Amino acid sequence: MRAIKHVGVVGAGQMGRGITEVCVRAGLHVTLCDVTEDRARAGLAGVADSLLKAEQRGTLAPEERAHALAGVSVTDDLSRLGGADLVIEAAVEDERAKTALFRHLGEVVADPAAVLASNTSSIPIARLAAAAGRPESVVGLHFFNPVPVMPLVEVVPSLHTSKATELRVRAFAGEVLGKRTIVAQDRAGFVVNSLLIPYLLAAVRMVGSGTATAEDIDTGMTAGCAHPMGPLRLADLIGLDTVAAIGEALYEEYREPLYAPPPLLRRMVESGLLGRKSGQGFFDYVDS
Ligand SMILES: NC(=O)c1ccc[n+]([C@@H]2O[C@H](COP(=O)([O-])OP(=O)(O)OC[C@H]3O[C@@H](n4cnc5c(N)ncnc54)[C@H](O)[C@@H]3O)[C@@H](O)[C@H]2O)c1
Repeated sequence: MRAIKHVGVVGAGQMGRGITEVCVRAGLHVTLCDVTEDRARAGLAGVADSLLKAEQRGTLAPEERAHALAGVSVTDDLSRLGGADLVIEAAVEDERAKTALFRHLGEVVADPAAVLASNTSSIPIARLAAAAGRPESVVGLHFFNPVPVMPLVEVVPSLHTSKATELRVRAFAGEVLGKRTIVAQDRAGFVVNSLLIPYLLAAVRMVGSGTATAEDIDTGMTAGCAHPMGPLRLADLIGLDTVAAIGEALYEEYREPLYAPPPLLRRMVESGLLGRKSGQGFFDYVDS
């Protein structure tokens, strides 16, 4: 089986940018695809910005930055990913959109041994695998935000994923990208979100019921439990739309009320208050 050299990344949002950055810093070529060329270019600009900050911090040499940037090309045409050895889908957390994408990827990615991976936080890999029509080479590869900083990747084989695919992506994430991997079964939320999301939603419910302010809830968990970040800042960082979507998917899977997004979270998402990426969530990021 040939080495993974060319990676397709679908979705140039916060996760797609981070995944692109770690891949090009590992010397791979990345084709970054979004629904419009403008969005894909905005993704590339985000990667360039992050690489420049790494250089300014002294963690990346100028020639390494130039080399990494030269490794990215952008497109709005999914068929440009046809020659990829691995495609990592990091588009919006919407089952219909992802299913359509995997159907399309199953058609355009030429090498039958190429791996089609999803960064989904909650959608069953089995459904994406069925849409792609080559379930043995479809797997979950769940990165954490911000991708260049967070060491973990959850590897999620479906019931049809071949052992070869699972081992190949584990080796890729571990040895090529330098991440720590854990393997989780194909259940909504995998390991980390099944534990994390009910906690974040409980914090949102506390704000909604007036138990304490967002600031005090976060201080409670940072100063009282030594968490590096409080639950509401973390929800803002993940994106409130993404938190709500993961909660919906977990609720759909388990029917447990603790997973249901509370009304305050739904209203904030409907009002465009999405957290850090929109400039406002439980906290204000306009000047940061
Ligand atoms: N935000 C997190 O902390 C986090 C962590 C782990 C996994 N994830 C998962 O990663 C995925 C992306 O999350 P994000 O936070 O980067 O979202 P985001 O909203 O920042 O970016 C999503 C991007 O996907 C693009 N997109 C939508 N439909 C597309 C299509 N058909 N083809 C190509 N691009 C398309 C959008 O234009 C947008 O640029 C989701 O599945 C999410 O659940 C997110």
